[in-house]
Amino acid sequence: MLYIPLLVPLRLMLSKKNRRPQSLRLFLFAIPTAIAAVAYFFSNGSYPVEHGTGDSFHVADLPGRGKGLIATREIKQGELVIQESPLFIVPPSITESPTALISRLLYKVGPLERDAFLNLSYVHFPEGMDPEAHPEEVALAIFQTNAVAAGDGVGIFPRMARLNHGCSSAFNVVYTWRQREQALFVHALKNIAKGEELLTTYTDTKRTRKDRREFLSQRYGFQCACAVCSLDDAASEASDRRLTAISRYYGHMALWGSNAISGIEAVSTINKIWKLEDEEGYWSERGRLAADAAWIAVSHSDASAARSWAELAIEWYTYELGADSELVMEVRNTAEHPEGQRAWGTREPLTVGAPLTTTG
Ligand SMILES: C[S@@+](CC[C@H](N)C(=O)[O-])C[C@H]1O[C@@H](n2cnc3c(N)ncnc32)[C@H](O)[C@@H]1O
Repeated sequence: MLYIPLLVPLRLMLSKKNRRPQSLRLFLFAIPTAIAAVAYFFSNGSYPVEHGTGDSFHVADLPGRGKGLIATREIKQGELVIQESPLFIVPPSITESPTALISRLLYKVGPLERDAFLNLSYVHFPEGMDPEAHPEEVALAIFQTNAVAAGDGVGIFPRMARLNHGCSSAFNVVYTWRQREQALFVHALKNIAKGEELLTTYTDTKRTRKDRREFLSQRYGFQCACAVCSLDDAASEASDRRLTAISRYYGHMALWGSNAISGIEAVSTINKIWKLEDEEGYWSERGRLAADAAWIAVSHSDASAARSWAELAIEWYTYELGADSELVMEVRNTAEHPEGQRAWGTREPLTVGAPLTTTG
């Protein structure tokens, strides 16, 4: 907690573009070209749009949160909001110091991209260290604050890096790395109204407000005040109870893998999770959940349940990952040919049960 007052002012100070250490710019790149400057001007100070996406939001300054993305029109559930190639990806194992690596990778990108990186916010800059005198440390802090998983490595995506965090029912977009396209895709998990902030989640938020806040303040340097964290105490405790139960049910459902519970119990547990998530408004990971149920049904030779769970998985994977994602194709195959799956009949025949919901 002592951490926060030190970090927040530092972050707010450094997220202002004109407060960026000048030596960082000079150190990391040759003077940006006039073309890049003109392009930057016309891109309204934000990173350029790729693949026709990006018309649905703009980058805004938000009190207490630095920058964030605000919807400029209604965004429909499942809509592709951002498709973005990485500025660079850091592989899982490296042979040089992280600061040297980040600086080297930054040399390789164009001036506009470098500028986009250097304008990102950061936290956890060593206390007492002068950013002007340590540009490599600033670059590393930017990387640590903004990098996300991209395949085996960790990548920087300056456009999606402006997404702020929300917990549980508060986040409305999800991102995923697609190996085939070598790009990050951000889809709307829910309908988003014009003027609403686009929020993703930085962590598994199926835990209590206290735990979430501790993690977010330590890792990202902010005290979460999203719609869920701002609930009054009674509502927050009810949310905590639901999230804890969801988490516990996930653990229980996993016992099916070691034969410790029956397929009927596993699918019934999935239905319980689904119901609790409806009450909580937590909609993420439902494609995976329904696909797991379809897998259990296939294993117990229950073709009818396998089809209905696979249909549900198609629907929710489509929202989160896109209709053309590999996982949608996989579960479509399950829906069409449950008997043709390699897990078919690997457990005793059982009627495991269909989804109790069919709605999105
Ligand atoms: C990946 S950046 C997100 C974009 C950032 N707001 C910016 O100005 O570029 C992560 C940082 O944003 C801020 N942030 C994200 N979500 C927040 C929230 N819900 N409340 C306050 N600050 C938040 C924190 O400072 C965090 O370290």
